[in-house]
Amino acid sequence: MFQRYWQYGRLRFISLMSPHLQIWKKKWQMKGEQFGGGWSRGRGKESCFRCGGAGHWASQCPGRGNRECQGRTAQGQSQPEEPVPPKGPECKAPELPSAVEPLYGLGPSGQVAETPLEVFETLTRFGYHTFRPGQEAAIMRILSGLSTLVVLPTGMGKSLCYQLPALLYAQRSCCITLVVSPLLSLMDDQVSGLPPGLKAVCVHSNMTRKQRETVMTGKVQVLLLSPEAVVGAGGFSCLPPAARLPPVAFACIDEAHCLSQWSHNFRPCYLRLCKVLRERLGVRCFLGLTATATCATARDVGEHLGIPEEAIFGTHLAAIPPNLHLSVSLDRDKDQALVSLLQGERFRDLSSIIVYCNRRDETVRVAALIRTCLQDFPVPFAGRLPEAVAEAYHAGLSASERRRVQRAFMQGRLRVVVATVAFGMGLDRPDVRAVLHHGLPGSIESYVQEIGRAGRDGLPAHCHLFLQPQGEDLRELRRHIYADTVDYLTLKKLVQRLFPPCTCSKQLQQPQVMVGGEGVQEAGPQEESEVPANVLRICPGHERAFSVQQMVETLDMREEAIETLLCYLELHPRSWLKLLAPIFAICHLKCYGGPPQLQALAKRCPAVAVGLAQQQSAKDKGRSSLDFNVVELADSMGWEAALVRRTLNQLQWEVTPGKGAPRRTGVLVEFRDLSFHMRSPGLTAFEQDEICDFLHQRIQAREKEALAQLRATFQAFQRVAFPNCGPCMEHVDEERSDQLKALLTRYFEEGTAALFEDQFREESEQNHDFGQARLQDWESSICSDIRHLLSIRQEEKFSGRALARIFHGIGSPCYPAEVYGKDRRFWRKYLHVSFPSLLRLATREILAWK
Ligand SMILES: Nc1ncnc2c1ncn2[C@@H]1O[C@H](COP(=O)(O)OP(=O)(O)OP(=O)(O)O)[C@@H](O)[C@H]1O
Repeated sequence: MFQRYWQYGRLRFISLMSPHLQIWKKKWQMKGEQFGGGWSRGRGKESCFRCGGAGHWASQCPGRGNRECQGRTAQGQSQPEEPVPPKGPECKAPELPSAVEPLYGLGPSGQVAETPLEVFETLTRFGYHTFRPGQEAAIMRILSGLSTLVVLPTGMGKSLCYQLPALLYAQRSCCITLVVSPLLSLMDDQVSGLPPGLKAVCVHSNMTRKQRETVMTGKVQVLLLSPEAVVGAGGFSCLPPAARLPPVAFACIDEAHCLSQWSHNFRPCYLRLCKVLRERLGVRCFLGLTATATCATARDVGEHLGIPEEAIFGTHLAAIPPNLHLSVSLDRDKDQALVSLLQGERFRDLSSIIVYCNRRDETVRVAALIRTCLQDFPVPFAGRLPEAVAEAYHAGLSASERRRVQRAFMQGRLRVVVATVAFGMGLDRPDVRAVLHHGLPGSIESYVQEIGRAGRDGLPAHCHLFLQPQGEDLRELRRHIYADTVDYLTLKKLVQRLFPPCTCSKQLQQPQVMVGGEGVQEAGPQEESEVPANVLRICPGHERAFSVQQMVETLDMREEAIETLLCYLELHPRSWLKLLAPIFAICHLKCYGGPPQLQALAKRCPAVAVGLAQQQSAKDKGRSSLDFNVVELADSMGWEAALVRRTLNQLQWEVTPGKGAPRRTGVLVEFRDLSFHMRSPGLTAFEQDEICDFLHQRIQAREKEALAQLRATFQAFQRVAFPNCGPCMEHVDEERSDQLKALLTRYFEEGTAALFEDQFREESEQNHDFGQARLQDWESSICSDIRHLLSIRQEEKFSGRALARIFHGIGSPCYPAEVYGKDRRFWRKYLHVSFPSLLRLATREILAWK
């Protein structure tokens, strides 16, 4: 396909070449060095297609390692070629800033030095007399250039672990410390809470370029960034180029558990964070900070940071503070139980309460319920009655509404916030007196983090969790797990787009397969059966861009879910692709001078010529505008997309020597359509299947693990639960509270498997779909509803998964909750039937329907 495009484009292009073009070629030969590549090289008949030199063919070009050369190997080469040596083209990495040497050397056996006096002096300068547990060891490791992970409970002084080394490094040489933080509010807190002598700025994507440049001009020791700003997600990289930054002493990753646990489909940029920091900024030393990590999570994060287990410091949040009193009850009517509990002696007089719910609409309903039932029992705060009893808070509210609710709660004007998990991260109110869970939390980590928002002042605080005895909560939470799983067919569609076969294969004698220009891989036994032993795949990778919107619609997957899969492929040992910064890939070129202007442009600008040539409708001589994918076009020409974009942009201006400022040419060039941007090789169908299998297995494993963990969480709470909330209304049972605390502690130390394995295995064998109805009882009704839905929505091409999602009330980009949720005949109707069963039935019915 590409070959055909290229040949067609090339023919058209040659036919459009004119004397002007010859002049243009000469000019570009001169500019070649400045712009890097393009047509700057001589292309005599016997010259190398890549470097223009004589005496060798492109395949033996000594400059094959050069980036500009790579695109040309891709396709459409009309020159005859010799077999290619097995060594692949190497990407010339951008120059990294020089590394910052550690402040202190290591001892002969690699041990960290004794803490020197200047460290203690700096501690005193910061206003502290002694180190808290874990601080000194972590600080000394960072000052010795060793990556470290610190796991300490909230409020134990993790920030000092980056603040003190940042200051000492900056005092010795001109360098900077990067702090990556997940929330803007957390960054602001960090900046305002810095000790004397340390200056920091935040750089985030909400800032204009000018603001970013302004803050960068001030001399600072610490730069705070969001992970998206580092990785360049959403098309806006805020990270200044390495050349414009001072060398990085070390990178601190706050809330480092995000690297492991939350990254899947939540913030995929966390998956790539360390890689980007290493590759783009040459970071060698990492400091991870977290308050929420089991031993297993800590080990996993450690792997991302490249640190051994012995470099993990602190306690693993094993201890739930003694001032928290915990209880759990099994209640059929959770609403009634909640109201009774709030009216009981234990909670009646508490002035600041957070109630966590699993669904947004539930927060609104429960807030209304509390308002109605508790309006006659106002509780004063600081001698004043609160203005409001209860308000809802969730991510679906406007930012100003969320701010209003949070501020009212912080100032004591609101007694109860009924919220989803969106509330609380970075919440800085020490006197929250109670945290209630109106349903099973998503994980034990979430539970511990959420109850940890109560009683930070050390005074007694109460936490209660309502469970539904039949595991109805499990259904709700399982929905979130199924929301992000993907069919094999969808994966195949994705993989086919990412790695379309290309023409870069060469017949050679070596039994090696090289993919993506990332290195040479020995062909495995499977590959040998499919790819002849003497075939060398010499595809250096093609630059590609896929519209985010289009991908989301075609695959019916959220953008984050697609991005996560792309990250998996990049991080695979075989580096299947290399992600590049997102790009606006569709070029809209409009000539206000009409068709003659466009034709004239085509004669002097090869990108426009090829763009015209590649479009059938270009035959239409009357056109004055052109839309094309600039990355695709650049790849077909063997150019870098950045160069083509620059060339196109320049068409808008003309500079006449001696005539002052540049003038507009009447050409408008706009770039639209935010796109995933990457370099990926062309692969055979067999290799594509291999990738599909890898992704599918990974997704399946994740789904299985998430389901097992959910089930284990339910069982853990069930074990310490009272049969109803009655015994928890007047006072807390300290024995059960301690039992639950011990359970949580064991979980953080030993992980899910060690804690629940035997009982879990036994019970799951007996009752696989706990909390779900038997399929047989509902099968005929489900089938009839599926057929009904298919008949009234004949225009839709439903997949089995899409139908199962509708019956479980899971929205997706093509079947959004806002539209499908309105039809109560189907939406969430079979939440009580297991998702895999619904999926099977729906697929069967769709096939029968067709
Ligand atoms: N060595 C120390 N001696 C005394 N106080 C300290 C010491 N280190 C930190 N602190 C104080 O402990 C408090 C909490 O510190 P910090 O905010 O760094 O905690 P944290 O662990 O980062 O908490 P969070 O998880 O909420 O971000 C601060 O008021 C800080 O001044």
